[in-house]
Parts: sequence; structure tokens; C-alpha cells
Amino acid sequence: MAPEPTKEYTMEEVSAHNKVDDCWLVIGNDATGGAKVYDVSSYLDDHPGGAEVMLDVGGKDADEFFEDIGHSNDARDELKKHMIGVLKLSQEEVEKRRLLAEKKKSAGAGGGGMGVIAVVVAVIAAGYFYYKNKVEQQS
Ligand code: HEM
Repeated sequence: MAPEPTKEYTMEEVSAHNKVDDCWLVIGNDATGGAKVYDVSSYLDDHPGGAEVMLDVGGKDADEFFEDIGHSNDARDELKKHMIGVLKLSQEEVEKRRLLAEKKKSAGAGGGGMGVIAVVVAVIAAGYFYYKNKVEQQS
């Protein structure tokens, strides 16, 4: 039997589903296999993080929130059960997402990484001067 074609939804369609009895979310990004659409209406009451947080992002792209919590593999398995389709992006939205992902990547690599290196260099330098000072005092 041929697999069912995956249904595609636009962000506009998703945004209409933002109520307690009708709550959809977009979760996923290029790194996790693409943005997908989830109908979480039946899961709201079972969500260990509460219904409120999910309703806040009902009808929206909740990928960043979902990833920031650091959801477990169990949560990701549960997520799969609620998938109803994939997000259909316009050319403009594809470009916007690409630029955003690129910006995030470079901020992550540059910002945090360089800061840690600077602290390590400063600690080594301080140790070196402390040691040098001590040796000079002794001689
Ligand atoms: C269908 C989508 C979702 C599923 C299946 C899901 C599942 C779960 C599960 C199983 C947990 C328990 C901890 C774990 O196993 O990771 C959890 C905790 C939590 N989730 Fe979700 N979640 C979903 C969406 C979201 C979204 C969109 C948000 C935020 C906007 C969110 C926020 C939280 C919070 C705040 C906790 C509590 C963390 C804690 O108290 O340590 N979840 N979720």
C-alpha cells in the first residue's frame, strides 16, 4: 500500500487552532528534520509541564520553547503521536528561517566560545605573573 501523502499546512492555517479544544503547534527545525504541525488538543491535560504553557504557544511556532526546556526522548516519542502534517513555508519564510538559523549558529560559535577562551587566558596569565613575582621576591 502506498504511504499517505503528508499533509501540508501554512502558518496561517495553523494560527486558527489556538483554543483549549483545538490546539495546534509547530515544532521542528532543519536540524530535527523540518518544521512539523502537531495537534496537541488531546494531550493538553496530560502534559507534565501543564496545559497553560502549550496554550500560550497554540497556533504558533513553539520549536524554540520546546527545545529550550530540553524535553526528554520520551517527550519526543509522545510528540510523534500528535503529528498531523508538515509546515508549508512560502519562499519568503524559507529565507527568513535560513537567515535566523545562520545568525544563531554564528552567535553560538563566536560569542560563548571566545568568552571561555578569554577567561582561560586571563587565569593562566594571572598565575604566571603571580609565580614570577614570588620567584623574584625570593632571589
Ligand atoms: C506535543 C508537544 C509536547 C510534548 C509531547 C511534551 C512533553 C513533555 C514531557 C513528557 C515532559 C516531562 C519532562 C520530559 O520528559 O521531558 C514535559 C515537561 C515540560 N514541558 Fe513539554 N511537551 C510538549 C510541548 C511543550 C511546549 C510547547 C512547551 C513550552 C511552551 C513545553 C514546556 C514544558 C515544561 C515547562 C515542562 C516542565 C519541565 C519541568 O518541570 O522540569 N512543553 N513536556
